[in-house]
Amino acid sequence: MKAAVVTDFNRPLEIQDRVIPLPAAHQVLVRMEASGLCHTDIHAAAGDWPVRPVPPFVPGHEGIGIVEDKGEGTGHIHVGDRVAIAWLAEACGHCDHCVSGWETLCEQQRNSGYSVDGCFSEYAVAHGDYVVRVPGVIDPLDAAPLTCAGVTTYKAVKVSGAGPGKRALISGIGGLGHLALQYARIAGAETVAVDITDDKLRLAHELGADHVIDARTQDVARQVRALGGADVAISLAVSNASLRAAYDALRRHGTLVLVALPADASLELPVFEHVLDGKTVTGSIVGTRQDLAEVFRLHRLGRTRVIREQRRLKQVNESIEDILAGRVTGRLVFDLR
Ligand SMILES: NC(=O)c1ccc[n+]([C@@H]2O[C@H](COP(=O)([O-])OP(=O)(O)OC[C@H]3O[C@@H](n4cnc5c(N)ncnc54)[C@H](O)[C@@H]3O)[C@@H](O)[C@H]2O)c1
Ligand SMILES: [Zn+2]
Ligand SMILES: [Zn+2]
Repeated sequence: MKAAVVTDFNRPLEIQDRVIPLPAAHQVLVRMEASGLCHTDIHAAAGDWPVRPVPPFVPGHEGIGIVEDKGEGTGHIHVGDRVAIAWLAEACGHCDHCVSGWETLCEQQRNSGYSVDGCFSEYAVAHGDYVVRVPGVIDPLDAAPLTCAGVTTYKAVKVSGAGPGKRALISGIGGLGHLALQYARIAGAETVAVDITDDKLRLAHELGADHVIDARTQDVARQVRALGGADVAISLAVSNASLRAAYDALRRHGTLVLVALPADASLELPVFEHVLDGKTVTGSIVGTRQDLAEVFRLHRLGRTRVIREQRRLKQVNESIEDILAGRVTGRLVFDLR
């Protein structure tokens, strides 16, 4: 099989021929159909986070494919099922986080395309308990972006408390942001979209954002405060400066949900203002298997639109360049069929 492999940080990925893996007990072998390119894969290939993956590794955690073989202990999955392989490759299943609906915080978790080989390949093995079934009517090229960009922002919107009567700032209308905007609207919030490229600002309008702000030319915090301030802000831009702007845009009692992970980012809190304004800053990491099932259900009902550009796996390096240069609108998805 062909796989795109990170052989060392900050080097182009190599397309290699690899042996198709055999599913061990509790594993399924998936013939990949589609795999989304998340900005996290770019961080992984650059090794720019405090916890680094160990090369050589195969990135990719928005993998959709068909189960072709399976090991023992996978009775609930059948050969021929279409499944999603997400960031949470597996968790321990018995710690307090796992048993209380917070498996995404399990300290024993392994992550697809980071600590275990991911989905930038024609086949992948995955833990049968952690793949999520994809409803048959969903196009695999749409299902891929939902598997990280979708579930992560769906969860972040839940965590934020966005709802009717609330004003939600979505900072960054990229792969994640274009879906966050839709989930915030589904939740009933008034939405403010922010980005720095014309295409993404246009997309925000098209997707029904109530207000659109160009961070290149406008003072985001001032503009949002002029509207009355944000009750919730969801930070999805790979930009350190955007974190400050999102925090400063909050109104009293507002909540900032940190999702994007720019390298070396930090946010210094002005304690006096933070206390007197009763603000909250929280983090949100992907979503559970149940959240992903809900995301697929919403999509099947026609409530969300996945904006995507499809390419071949051999275009992986130019694809990364294009994302970094802001030339991809929505999500870039590799068609692996
Ligand atoms: N917490 C999680 O669970 C989780 C999950 C997936 C991805 N992520 C992280 O989220 C981030 C975004 O991922 P993505 O795949 O959507 O990336 P992306 O590159 O598709 O989107 C980022 C967007 O931010 C915009 N942007 C850049 N600077 C900006 C600024 N100053 N103000 C407003 N917008 C700006 C870009 O134009 C782009 O549209 C990455 O750091 C990724 O690693 C986190
Ligand atoms: Zn991701
Ligand atoms: Zn656990």
